[in-house]
Amino acid sequence: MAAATNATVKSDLQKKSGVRDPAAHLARMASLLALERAYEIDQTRTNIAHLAPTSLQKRGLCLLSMRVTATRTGLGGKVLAEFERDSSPLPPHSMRVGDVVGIIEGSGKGAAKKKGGDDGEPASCEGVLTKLEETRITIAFKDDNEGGLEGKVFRINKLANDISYARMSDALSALQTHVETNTLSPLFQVLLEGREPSFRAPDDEDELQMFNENLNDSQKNAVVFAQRAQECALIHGPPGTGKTETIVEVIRQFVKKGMRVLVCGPSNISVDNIVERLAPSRLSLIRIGHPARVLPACLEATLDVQLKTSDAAALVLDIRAEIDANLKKIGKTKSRSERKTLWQQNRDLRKDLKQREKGAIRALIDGANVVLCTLNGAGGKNVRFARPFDVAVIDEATQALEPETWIALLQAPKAILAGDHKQLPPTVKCPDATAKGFERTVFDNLLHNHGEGVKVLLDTQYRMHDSIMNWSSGAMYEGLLKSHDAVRQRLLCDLAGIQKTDETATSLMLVDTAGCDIWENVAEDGESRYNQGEAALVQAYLKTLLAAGVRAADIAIISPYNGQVALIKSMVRELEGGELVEVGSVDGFQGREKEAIIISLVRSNPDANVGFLKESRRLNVAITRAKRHVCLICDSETIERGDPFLKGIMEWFFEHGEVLPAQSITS
Ligand SMILES: Nc1ncnc2c1ncn2[C@@H]1O[C@H](COP(=O)(O)OP(=O)(O)OP(=O)(O)O)[C@@H](O)[C@H]1O
Repeated sequence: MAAATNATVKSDLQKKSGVRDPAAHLARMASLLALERAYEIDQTRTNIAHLAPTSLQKRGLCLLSMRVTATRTGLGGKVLAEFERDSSPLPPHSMRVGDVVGIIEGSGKGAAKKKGGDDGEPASCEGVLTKLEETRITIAFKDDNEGGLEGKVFRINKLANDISYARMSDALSALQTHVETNTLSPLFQVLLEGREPSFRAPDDEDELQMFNENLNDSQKNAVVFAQRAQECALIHGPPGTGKTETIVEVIRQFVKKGMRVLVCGPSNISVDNIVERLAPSRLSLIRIGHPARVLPACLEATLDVQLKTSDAAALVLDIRAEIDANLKKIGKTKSRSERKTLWQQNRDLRKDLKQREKGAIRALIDGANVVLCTLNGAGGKNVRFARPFDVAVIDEATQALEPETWIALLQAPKAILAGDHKQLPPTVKCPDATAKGFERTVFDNLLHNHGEGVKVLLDTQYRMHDSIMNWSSGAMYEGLLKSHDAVRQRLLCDLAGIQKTDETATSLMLVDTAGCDIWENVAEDGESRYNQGEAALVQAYLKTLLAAGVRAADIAIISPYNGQVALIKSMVRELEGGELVEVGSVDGFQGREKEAIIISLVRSNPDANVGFLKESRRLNVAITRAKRHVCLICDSETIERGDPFLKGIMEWFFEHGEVLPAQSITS
């Protein structure tokens, strides 16, 4: 009877909050995750299995004829191998530090088409790329490769990363089990079952003494809100409103209360941003993550570095030296049996090394008040089996996939999520999964299900000129934002060394190509677009800014279309000093800022077809990257007719900015 009553209450709650049946919701998430995974495997497999290694190399996914020139032992007993090819610079490639790679013995040149990879011959060995130099790359392997690597020739393939999918999938399974056994924590009852989030009543304790006295009222309010939340709270931080600054204070206040905090973000850079700002506070903190993926400035805080300097370090140093000495001997000896014995010795030594390091790692992680890692990193053994956490703080939560966020949320009974759902959502590669809503985040769901009461807004921005901010505030944030006095009226011409010109004395500039016969084109890949005429205007406008004294490093050019980014990159490189001007996609520029931003919108056609420019969050990100100046280069006729939101942008620029007809610009 009691169970029936509980069930009725639950279903009422679910109806009220619009939450679906949690089991069905999790099953749906699992199927979307599988779709995304299948899509990525398919892309990798298509690349790896259907292309000859030379074509793969041309696409930057493979490096051929790489010879191992040295091996040594790194932390965790990992084998670090250096690969070079005749000391000549590596060909252009898309591999980055932190990528998972597979090595396959043989040069690969002229190898059979299907050799190597997912459904061809398996990679000899998988590792993580830890260092990238002009002529050399270093890869970390878990164990010795039987027979050794030195002197042999390999090709190196970039691989899809399985671990992140496995961890998301594990998190979903763990939650399904909690649903089935009726053991969801109050936090997950809020997140999945529609239970209303609760907040402690304000009391004297909430008159918190802030560590950072410079926080503005909305930031202080957010800190107090986070302390009062019993299960969860959202901190909504529009562009430049000091989200990271606020999170740092939230964490310090939790620690002051004796709480143990897990801090996560979807990317390494989002975690390192917090590590950098938290480090001066001298909290006992530890950053978990492969040192290859961590910002150099944050290395001191990493587990690996702390492990080197801890008491346990001395215990493992001699074992490491012994392993390295054996490796040298293996390289020199001609006797097969001696080599075999040495390999066996090294295997035993590595086991011992791992065991000792395990104890030291546990002591370091359990001793820290604040543990920081990516959301995915929170699924590793080091976090899952650590001393329990009291709260999880997640930055950039609006850039994280739902199952990815669950990984970290499973580690604590309370969660604070910060982000801005009015900027771009997480990247989903599979179009089908996107269409089915895989971009929706935990932050979105909480807001949708529980309304504004679960959220606090940071309302003062420290980045943009007022007229840039006012467009964004009105179009995206219900007019609730304001500018801090220090930035409100800042123009380019107020910077030292910059002349006052029509361009530098305005914060908004529209270069209008309407009626100029400047049309868009479809790029070779059949998907992306470019606009040659706009690219020429970008170049001309850039020259004008540089001539007025604006530093190249203070300017960025962004476009929603990769085809246009590539075209502009090649044109800008030709300009003197142009290499210091950053050129990138809007999506790649989220989270960044520059004094001046030039945006090329590309679309210009008689049908007023504006494609994915309609996504208001993309234009919001583009325009709010600028501190003092935004120059929008576009065809106002196409843009205005294409979509009401875009029409609003045009109207704003016409009303509040300067307008320069494209004809008046000469390159
Ligand atoms: N209370 C404050 N007083 C003065 N400056 C501040 C304050 N809060 C934040 N700032 C400054 O504003 C800038 C943006 O802050 P922060 O990086 O924390 O913002 P964010 O919201 O995380 O940024 P993003 O829009 O990139 O997500 C920084 O230069 C920071 O020092």
